[in-house]
Amino acid sequence: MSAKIIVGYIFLQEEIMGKFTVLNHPLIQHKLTIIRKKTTGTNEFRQIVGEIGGLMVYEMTRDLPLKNVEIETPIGKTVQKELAGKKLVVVPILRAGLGMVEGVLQMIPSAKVGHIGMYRDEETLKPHEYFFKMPPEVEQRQCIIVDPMLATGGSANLAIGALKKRGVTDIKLAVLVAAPDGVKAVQKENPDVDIYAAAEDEKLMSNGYIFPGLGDAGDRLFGTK
Ligand SMILES: O=P(O)(O)OC[C@H]1O[C@H](OP(=O)(O)OP(=O)(O)O)[C@H](O)[C@@H]1O
Ligand SMILES: O=c1cc[nH]c(=O)[nH]1
Ligand SMILES: [Mg+2]
Repeated sequence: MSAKIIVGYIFLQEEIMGKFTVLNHPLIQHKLTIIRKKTTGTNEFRQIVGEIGGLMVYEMTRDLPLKNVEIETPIGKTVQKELAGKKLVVVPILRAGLGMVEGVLQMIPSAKVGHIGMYRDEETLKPHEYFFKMPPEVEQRQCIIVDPMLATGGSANLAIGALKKRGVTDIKLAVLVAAPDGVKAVQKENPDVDIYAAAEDEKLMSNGYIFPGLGDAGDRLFGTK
């Protein structure tokens, strides 16, 4: 294969696979280490999951389009920037995704919130949808799905599919900890969805937990175990 064909092939692969970005800002990494510790209690865990959610969305929205607007300050008229383009919807996958919402809304207070309820069967690891509620005209908005854990990728793919069925075309996924299997599964089934993570961990264990991970995110957030 000539170099040109190889480069073309890699480019094509990247396009087909979708984009995966690890947001390794030092503040994000530091906070993630705190919530990984088994000694971190519910209160601190919940607060920091929200904080990381906010920092991640701050990084993810760097490329939001701006437009010029004429305004008047107390001193006089001026042309300044404001956000243009699609409005955002934050979509937590219940339960654990709820932990990231507050932090995201601190960055984007005008964002709407849609909810998708999903749980993983502990035996089969297959996800089951039990709730779906979106704001009106969701298909005209950009949806940012938030969930702390991307393990097999089953829940994320089901959530993305549920949004696409309702006509949503602009979707991003933000997770705290991603397993390589989950990243691959979403890239394969939904190559148009960009994935952002605070970390990509070593592996997915046979019981469905991510190693080293942070344990069961939902249970740690809500104190249910
Ligand atoms: O990538 P997957 O293999 O689908 O696993 C990831 C899912 O598992 C967890 O939810 P869980 O089913 O524990 O529900 P919970 O948030 O109510 O605890 C997590 O919050 C994800 O939604
Ligand atoms: O490690 C994992 C995997 C899935 N869900 C969690 O909460 N933790
Ligand atoms: Mg759980």
